[in-house]
Amino acid sequence: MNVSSSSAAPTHLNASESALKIWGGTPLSGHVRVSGAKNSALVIMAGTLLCPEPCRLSNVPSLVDVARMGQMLSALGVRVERNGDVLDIDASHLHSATAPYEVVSKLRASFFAIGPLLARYGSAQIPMPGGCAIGTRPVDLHVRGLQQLGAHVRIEHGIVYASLAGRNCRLKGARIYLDYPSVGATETLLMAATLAEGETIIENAAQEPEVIDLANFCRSMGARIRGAGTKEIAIVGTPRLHGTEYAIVPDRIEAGTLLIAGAIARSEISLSPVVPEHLSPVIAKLQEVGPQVVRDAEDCLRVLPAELHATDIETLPYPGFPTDMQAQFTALLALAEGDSVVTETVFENRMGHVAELARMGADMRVRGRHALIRGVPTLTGAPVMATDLRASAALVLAGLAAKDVTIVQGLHHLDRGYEHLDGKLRKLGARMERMAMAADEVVAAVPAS
Ligand SMILES: CC(=O)N[C@H]1[C@@H](OP(=O)(O)OP(=O)(O)OC[C@H]2O[C@@H](n3ccc(=O)[nH]c3=O)[C@H](O)[C@@H]2O)O[C@H](CO)[C@@H](O)[C@@H]1O
Ligand SMILES: C=C(OP(=O)(O)O)C(=O)O
Repeated sequence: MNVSSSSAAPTHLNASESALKIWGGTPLSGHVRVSGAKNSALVIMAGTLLCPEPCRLSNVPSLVDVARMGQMLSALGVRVERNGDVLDIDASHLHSATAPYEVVSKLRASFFAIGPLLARYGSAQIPMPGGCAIGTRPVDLHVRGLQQLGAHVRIEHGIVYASLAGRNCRLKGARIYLDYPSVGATETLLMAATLAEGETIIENAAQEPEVIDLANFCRSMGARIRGAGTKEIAIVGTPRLHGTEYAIVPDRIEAGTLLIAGAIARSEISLSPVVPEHLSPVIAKLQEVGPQVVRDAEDCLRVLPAELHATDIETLPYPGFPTDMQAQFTALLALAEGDSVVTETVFENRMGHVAELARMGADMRVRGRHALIRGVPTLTGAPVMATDLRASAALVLAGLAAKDVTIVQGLHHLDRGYEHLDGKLRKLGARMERMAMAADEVVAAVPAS
């Protein structure tokens, strides 16, 4: 059994830097590089558990979440080594199929290890990832799907125990209909099915680009998968997969966040690499609000400055408008002339940024699943608290446009999922710096430039 410590931790993060001070109103310009997709990297890291040979992943973003996933793999006995944006992962030997609670409780994606662990080793014990700031996020669809593939699954004392009937048993292919096109459940079942006996069909599957990326990664290890990116995915199981080298797709959510940075700062900026098709719903809505998005090259987008006008958005599974862009878009609509309605249908509690944006002078309130917004001409800087990952990005975006100083607290959310967002925005001309804040300073008003 082989264990080695993970060196996947991001290098730019400093635990003492707990708040971001932003001097708003500075125009942005120039070009910015988009990192690899967090949600692809995390699930593909889990996917390496399927493989008894070393895998090399490139374009892996440097994020707290990626470091945590590395810690979880290390705790199972996997060797994880980071060199720049490359992760070398060797899951040839495991000494445990039990994921540690300390990591799983902080990282939703670590639960996705259940499928590959079960398929390759015949058992997995993973703590329930639990609820979080954006909703209850149960795992019933993962569990039911694994049961349909022949696994015994029970939940006891907050731990999901999954196992196969006999020592040399494999999962058995099945036709699985998902009540909801859950991204995580689709990914769990897709991974599990790659090593099952026979064919698995996942109906009403999630169509997100990260599901396609995972399927491409599995295919590069020899898996037989058709239909990823459509509502029906077919997987023909194989007894063994082989090692591979794979590059993570660009992060469409980071790219969308940067497009909104340009739009909210009424500036022209360009970004690459991106897969423009992955951003279709975001670009369509942005253009409806005003700023036009030009394709400079196959993988490069430029956003042009424009007046902002109200619009309505509703989050939906892909190819609908992504819930992971809702908070950032809400920040933009705070400054769009007229009345907008933002409807969140994917998660039941993803409006934490609304009250914080209101502190900055936004005229918006939450009514059930909706944020009702009346655009204001200006926001004013204020101390604000991030409630979750995308809320933190929304507050940084609002700070770019606000008069005077905004102090965004709760940066651990931001660092979970954005590779050095503040550094990238600074490179575009934004004025912001990290500052240490003692507990008793949190939410103290500091509105002076
Ligand atoms: C690490 C990762 O990839 N995270 C993404 C993934 O999360 P995640 O995979 O958790 O999101 P899901 O698509 O599974 O969740 C969507 C909805 O389905 C519900 N649900 C899900 C599973 C289940 O077993 N039962 C159930 O009821 C959830 O509570 C939620 O209301 O997709 C979300 C939707 O695009 C994104 O916002 C997250 O950024
Ligand atoms: C909700 C998100 O991530 P996670 O599923 O890891 O919580 C997100 O990326 O916006």
